[in-house]
Amino acid sequence: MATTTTGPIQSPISVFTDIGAYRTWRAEQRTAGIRVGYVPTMGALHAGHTDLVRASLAANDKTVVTIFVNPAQFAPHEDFASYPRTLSSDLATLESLAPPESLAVVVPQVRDMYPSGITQDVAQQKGTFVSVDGFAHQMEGAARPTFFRGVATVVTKLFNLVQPDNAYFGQKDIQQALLLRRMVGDLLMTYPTPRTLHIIPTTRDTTTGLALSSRNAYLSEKERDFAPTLVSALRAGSTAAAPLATARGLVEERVRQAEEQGVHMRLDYVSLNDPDTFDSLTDEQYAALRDAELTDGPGKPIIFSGALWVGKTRLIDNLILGDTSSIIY
Ligand SMILES: Nc1ncnc2c1ncn2[C@@H]1O[C@H](COP(=O)(O)OP(=O)(O)OP(=O)(O)O)[C@@H](O)[C@H]1O
Ligand SMILES: CC(C)(CO)[C@@H](O)C(=O)[O-]
Ligand code: BAL
Repeated sequence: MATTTTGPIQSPISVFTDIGAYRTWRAEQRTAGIRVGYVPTMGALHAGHTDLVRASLAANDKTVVTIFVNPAQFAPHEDFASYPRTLSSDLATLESLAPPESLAVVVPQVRDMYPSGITQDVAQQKGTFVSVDGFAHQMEGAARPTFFRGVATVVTKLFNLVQPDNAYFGQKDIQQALLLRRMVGDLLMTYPTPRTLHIIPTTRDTTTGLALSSRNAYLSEKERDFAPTLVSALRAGSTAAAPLATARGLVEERVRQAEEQGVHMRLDYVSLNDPDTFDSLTDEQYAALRDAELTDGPGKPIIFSGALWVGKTRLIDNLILGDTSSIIY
């Protein structure tokens, strides 16, 4: 078996910074009939990531984790430069999960991922990019207009490189995961397919319900007290007749309380969306849908999501209202 460690990285896990060496390893796994699961990440690993890795370890012979902070998905004003980069502790985290031979880590270089070069100014970009038209402008796409183009592009490249039998994404980034499921279907990909691209429920702080996120590291101690506002509002809204009005009302109240403590919060959005089209629903449309279920039986699940600024940190979260089995698998 090829175990390749290049540069100063020290780990009992095979760490590939060279994509040619990874391709050789992957071909060997295929020849040996070894099933490979895949968890794409931007590093700064937390228990949300390790739950994805555990899901992959449980269903595959080996699990590949990529760590790549993708410049193309950050707008020029976003936090690409300051995004946490913690490779040594990420490797230690992975080493604690499973025997090293069941894991491989790929840390691609920007020049290999973007051979034509990359700038965060979309108008100046050269090379091949992937757009999932019609599904990238709602919800997160409204606030981050070039985000999903950057994600779809890098994940296409990563899938082509890693060639996973199964791939694992988190519900926390629900639009991302559903958009990628659509993309692999549209592009007739084999590794993975829409059935083998799995979405795993959001891992939360057990006390506050806050969704774990690498960006939580940006929060000050005081901001941490208010960070669970979004999930609390979504939870309250999820059982109310008018989810949007209920959630917005609760957030407004917490925004006022936070201001008194010197913490500036701002609601970006809360939204109800169809999981197939990402079309938004009003509270009235949602109520009509639920009324129809009384006679017609269960309808499709609805995504109840939001984004909240806590100081300079933008946090996102979502709940799926209704039967989740068509989404979470
Ligand atoms: N709390 C979580 N529960 C389940 N999956 C998660 C969680 N947080 C992140 N993920 C998933 O891990 C994968 C890698 O995400 P990423 O490395 O961007 O971490 P992140 O915590 O989402 O970072 P960020 O703070 O930038 O959003 C994605 O599929 C993402 O949805
Ligand atoms: C999927 C992903 C690794 C692409 O860079 C990133 O958007 C993430 O970590 O969610
Ligand atoms: N977790 C999604 C990656 C991003 O927000 O850039």
